Amino acid sequence: MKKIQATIASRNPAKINAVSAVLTELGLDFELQPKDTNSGVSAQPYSLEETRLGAINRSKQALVEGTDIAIGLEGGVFELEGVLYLCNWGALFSKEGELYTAAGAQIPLPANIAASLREGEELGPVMDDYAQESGIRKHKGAIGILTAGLVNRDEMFQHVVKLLIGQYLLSTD
Ligand SMILES: O=P(O)(O)OP(=O)(O)OP(=O)(O)OC[C@H]1O[C@@H](n2cnc3c(O)ncnc32)[C@H](O)[C@@H]1O
Ligand SMILES: [Mg+2]
Repeated sequence: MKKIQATIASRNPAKINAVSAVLTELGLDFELQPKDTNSGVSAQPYSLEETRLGAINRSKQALVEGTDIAIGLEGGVFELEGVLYLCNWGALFSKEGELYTAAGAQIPLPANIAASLREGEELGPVMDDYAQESGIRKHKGAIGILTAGLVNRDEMFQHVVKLLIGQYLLSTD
């Protein structure tokens, strides 16, 4: 089988590692290139719609000459019955012009973190402050902190990537 040329629309290691781990686990022969993209939405997406759109915009931009599949992953938050939830979306855009989308884990944010976000702060720095660590968004993520390390951000994104690649492989069967 021909080597799959994949791009991931971010330089965040949590996202790069997630795609790399899934393609490796599937035993696929691949080359993965990180690509800087503009999500086209706010730095802190504030609804399911905006988070999903960020993932889609990233995947479309990451599909360059020679790419077979381009993956965009986006983290965001949304309000549900007075609770602010973390959400995660992914999109895969193929060279055939097909778009696949999928969502990942959603988990409520503690009230004090939610309050900072409602004031316009971004989750990344707010989480670092909360946990007294730095660069949380690049590894364990908010979800790692909020689950006592049971589910880290790259692992959570692996699930999203599987949902995307699974749909793609089904369509190319
Ligand atoms: O470099 P990029 O790919 O943009 O990676 P990012 O960490 O900024 O991730 P997103 O843009 O997808 O996430 C949107 C915002 O939410 C923050 N964020 C999302 N999920 C997070 C998580 O699990 N832990 C910490 N911050 C998170 C992130 O820092 C951004 O401010
Ligand atoms: Mg970002």
